[in-house]
Order: sequence, then C-alpha cells, then structure tokens
Amino acid sequence: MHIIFHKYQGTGNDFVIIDNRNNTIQLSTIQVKKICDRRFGIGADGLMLLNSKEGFDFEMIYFNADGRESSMCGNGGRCLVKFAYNNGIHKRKYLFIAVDGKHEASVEDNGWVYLKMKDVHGIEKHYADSVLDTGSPHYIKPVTDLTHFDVVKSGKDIRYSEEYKKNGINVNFVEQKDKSIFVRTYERGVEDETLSCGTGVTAAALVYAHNDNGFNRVEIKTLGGNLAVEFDKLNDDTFENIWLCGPADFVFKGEIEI
Ligand SMILES: N[C@@H](CCC[C@H](N)C(=O)O)C(=O)O
Repeated sequence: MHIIFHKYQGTGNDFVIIDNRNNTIQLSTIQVKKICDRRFGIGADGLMLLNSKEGFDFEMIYFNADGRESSMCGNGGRCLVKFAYNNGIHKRKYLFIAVDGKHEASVEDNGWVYLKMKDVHGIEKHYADSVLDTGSPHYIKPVTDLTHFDVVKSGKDIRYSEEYKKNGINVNFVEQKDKSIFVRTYERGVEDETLSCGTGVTAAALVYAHNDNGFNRVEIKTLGGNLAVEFDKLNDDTFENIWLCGPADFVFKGEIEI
C-alpha cells in the first residue's frame, strides 16, 4: 500500500503525519515502527493519524516510534494543528479530540501553536523529584550541569526501575536558570532522549511554577528550541488553563510503500 505522508517537527520532536480524514487507514505496530525507523523508514519520534470526528475539527491518534499507540503527545498535538492549518482545515482556533480528552488550540501570527493541555490535579513527591500526569506520565528530576548530564543512562535507570518498568514513564531532567528552565527528556516508547517533549516540559514548568506574585508563565529551553507554558495555579498541585506554546513546522512530504 502507498501512503502519502507529511513530516513535521516541534522543537526537534519529529513526527510523521498521515491525513486519514476518510478514516480508512489502519496501521499495525510493525508498520508504524518501520515508518518511524531512521534507517528503514522515514524516521520520527512518533506517528499521528488525523482522523475525522463528528463535533470536532479532527481526532488525533498518536503512536510512539516503537509502534504502539500511546498517551498524549504535546509537541505532536501542536504539529497536528499546524498540519490541519496548512492542509484545508484553515482556522485560527481549533477544537480536537485526543486520547486524554478535548483540546483547544490556536495558531498565532508568529506561527507558534498554543495547545491547551488537560488540567493537573496532583503532584506526587519522591524526595526532591516529582511525578505528575499532563496527558502522559512524567518523572521530574532536578539536576545541575544538565548540558553534560547522561540523560539516556539516568533516564533508563528510572524508566526501567521496579516501580515504572511495567507501564513506563517519561523522565525529565531539569536545571533552573533564573526564571526559565532547561529540560532534557528520556521518552518512553522512543526509549531514547528526544530533542524536546511537550507534555514533559509542561510537567517540568508546573513543578517549577513559582507564581507567588501572580507569575503564571515559564519559559523553557530544550535541545531543539524554546517553548513556554502558561497556567493558572490554584494551589501547590492543582493547575488549570494550562497552555503549551511553541513553534511547529512542516519539514517535507512524500510517499512510502508499507
Ligand atoms: N513527545 C511527546 C510525548 C509522547 C508520548 C510519550 N512518549 C509517552 O508514551 O508517554 C510530547 O511532546 O508530549
């Protein structure tokens, strides 16, 4: 079967997108894994189908590079909105449905995509570390000298620890720099470090939310570029109106035989 695909990236987190508005394409785990393979396929951290859905602009179906359908992908959601904007669903504001529920989104004049994330009720503390769900599960660990930190080794140690090895977890290492944070992420389902993770930087921003003076925006640096997270902090572990903001860009399109 020949499939037309588009490749997008959001701060270096890269995705294959397939327009499935007629809801006819179904992919197996093996097919998705091969498409995402950087030697035998197109190469990507994940793959998304854009499906039609009554009452919404579209439905987002997300697969990790290991071929398995997974939980929410923040950068993927932003890329899918930009794909919709560029490919016939041209709007300023969107409402779409994903595995974790409804999402609002908008495309700004500077090309950035703002994506509303699900509310967060609860941050679990593990000494200095934190665990929370922003659509996907995230472990947040503060470190120093993140530039030279072994993200893959330490990320694997946590992701494959007794507590998390069955369901997996994404592991984010965070260094605070004044009012901004630098985040590097080991991603479940890619089983490697990615250049950026949207639900991961959202989780890190909420943990670092120092909004005692009404401050409600955290600037984030990743290896793939800059993002921002805006939110309303109701108390130490309850956040609403969470928006993940950043660039999302078309890279190339083509055809693949699967
Ligand atoms: N890159 C994503 C997260 C994708 C899902 C994750 N790998 C998981 O399985 O939990 C993002 O930008 O949020």
